[in-house]
Amino acid sequence: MERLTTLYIDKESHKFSAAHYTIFSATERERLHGHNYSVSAKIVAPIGDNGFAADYNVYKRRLKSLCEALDEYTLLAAESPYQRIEREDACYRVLFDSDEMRFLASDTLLLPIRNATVEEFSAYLLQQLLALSAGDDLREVRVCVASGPGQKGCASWRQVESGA
Ligand SMILES: Nc1nc2c(c(=O)[nH]1)N=C([C@H](O)[C@H](O)COP(=O)(O)OP(=O)(O)OP(=O)(O)O)CN2
Repeated sequence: MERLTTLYIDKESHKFSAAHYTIFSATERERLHGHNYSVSAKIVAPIGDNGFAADYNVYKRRLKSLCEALDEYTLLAAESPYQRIEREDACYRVLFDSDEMRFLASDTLLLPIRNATVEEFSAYLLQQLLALSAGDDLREVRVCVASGPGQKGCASWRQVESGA
């Protein structure tokens, strides 16, 4: 019978600092502010004959690179139903309710998410990690993003059972 193991990757160095605002409705949003986000992961994989599963160092490096890609940016939800984002010279012009905001494009990332929340950041990072891990023999992956101690969102993927 196949044996599975669960690896947890919860490193202090897996973090990014970013500015964002959560959108609550068509008319309500937070003011722009920042967090030091922490990223952790759970990986379920088969244990081989020599007592070794997926090399966690591989996933540590991938998570680190994903964190670095978001670090020190303003993160905007490009797929929010409540805001419109246009490129205007060196800036992004964002229209939300009666607000008109401009962000320097080189300091800003437009992410394919519906809100700049921990639930959407974790889903985005999960997709990115799965793309980097294509071909790996994994059964489950969960990525969590915490905006501070005691508050986080997690997104999970599970391999579809075959041949039922
Ligand atoms: N479901 C979600 N709810 C909220 C999110 C989120 O990502 N998903 N995010 C926020 C805020 O952006 C963020 O948490 C700021 O909240 P705030 O309470 O002002 O400050 P802290 O995070 O620092 O929390 P403390 O408990 O005050 O330390 C809100 N909701």
